[in-house]
Amino acid sequence: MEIFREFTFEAAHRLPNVPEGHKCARLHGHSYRVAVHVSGDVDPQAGWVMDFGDLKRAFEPVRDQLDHHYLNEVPGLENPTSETLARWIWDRLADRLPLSAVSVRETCTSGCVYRGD
Ligand SMILES: Nc1nc2c(c(=O)[nH]1)N=C([C@H](O)[C@H](O)COP(=O)(O)OP(=O)(O)OP(=O)(O)O)CN2
Ligand SMILES: [Zn+2]
Repeated sequence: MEIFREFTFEAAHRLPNVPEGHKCARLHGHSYRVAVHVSGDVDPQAGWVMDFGDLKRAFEPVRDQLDHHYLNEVPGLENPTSETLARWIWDRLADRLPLSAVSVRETCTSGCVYRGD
């Protein structure tokens, strides 16, 4: 079974490696939406894979490093695409949670899903 929890944070970024004239080279911001998915067996006594509260507690220190930050200044996010960010989040949660996917949405219509491969 797979469960997930969604989180939001606000942050600014610019993309340094886009072609000349690309709008995303300019400083701008997003209301990011992140979904952290974990998978495992449903504990027969608890009736759940994991307490959603444990997911929240695991993500909080990661969120603190992102919310209201200029992502380009965060070590490892010098080129803060959704793809880079999804992998960055995965790397900070993988030793604490049985992750199956991390998704990052920059806008209502654009985002990426990383499954650790
Ligand atoms: N594969 C990726 N492509 C783009 C990324 C990314 O992280 N991965 N990021 C951006 C920019 O951050 C941009 O702010 C978001 O792009 P886009 O969805 O094009 O933004 P808009 O909401 O402005 O879309 P419009 O349909 O053009 O209004 C760009 N690409
Ligand atoms: Zn952007």
